[in-house]
Amino acid sequence: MSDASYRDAIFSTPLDKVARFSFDERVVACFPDMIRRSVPGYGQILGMLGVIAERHLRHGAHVYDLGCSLGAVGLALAGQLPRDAFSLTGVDLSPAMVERARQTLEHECPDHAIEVIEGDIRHLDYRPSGMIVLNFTLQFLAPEDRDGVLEKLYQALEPGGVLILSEKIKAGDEQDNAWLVERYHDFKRANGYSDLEISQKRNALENVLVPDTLEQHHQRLARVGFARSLTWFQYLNFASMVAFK
Ligand SMILES: C[S@@+](CC[C@H](N)C(=O)[O-])C[C@H]1O[C@@H](n2cnc3c(N)ncnc32)[C@H](O)[C@@H]1O
Ligand SMILES: O=C(O)C(=O)C[C@]1(C(=O)O)C=C[C@@H](O)C=C1
Repeated sequence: MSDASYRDAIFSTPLDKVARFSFDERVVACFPDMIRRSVPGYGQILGMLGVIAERHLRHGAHVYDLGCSLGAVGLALAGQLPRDAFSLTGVDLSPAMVERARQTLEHECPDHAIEVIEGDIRHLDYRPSGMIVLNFTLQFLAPEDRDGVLEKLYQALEPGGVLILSEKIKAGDEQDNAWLVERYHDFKRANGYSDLEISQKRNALENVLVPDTLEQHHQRLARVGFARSLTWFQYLNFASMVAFK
């Protein structure tokens, strides 16, 4: 992303009371740095979206990027696919994210048909689409809301359409999960985060980001109608799945 982004230092000083994590202006200002240093494989996942779209997206079809933040999915697709290959709607609940995403996309890919709307993906009227991307977004919805959203997305997808679901996950086995979480914290340390930053962010995300297991995800995808889903990427406790209608 070409826009100015600050280094993430949000949790670097001791806080009396760690507030719940939210996608406010402070997070927006450092988000590209935060997500690249916090999500293992983030860049690789984005890089594959265009490859998957080239294989599965009908020419000219519509794409949704749900929980688009600063529009990274739209940027990645626009960087790999010609202007007339797709139109895209990015949706985000955070006004600060939406404002910055619009600026960035207008500046970076003015010729692509990409719009960004402020909205809640739980209550949107979806139009027929060839591809729907949830890149680290479903994890922020209350668990009881997840089936309902995915049902709507299944209905919105055209036959042959694909859903991409990237998530922070937990392992079903407690010991395996502990190992993944410990190595994830090592990953963060290697990317310059201190123990204080790691533990304060962990507290801020408690009950805000609630991970499911891969099994829970695939069961949910099957429950809402997807005939086939598979995990195409995993790096520590972060994974990306694809589901086919
Ligand atoms: C981790 S970020 C997504 C990162 C982004 N997809 C990317 O690839 O760079 C999660 C985003 O989901 C948004 N979000 C959370 N709940 C939402 C909801 N119910 N409706 C729309 N957006 C939501 C947040 O505002 C945040 O920007
Ligand atoms: O930092 C963490 O612990 C994370 O889980 C990373 C994570 C995410 O997975 O969405 C959490 C919040 C920010 O949106 C960026 C990345």
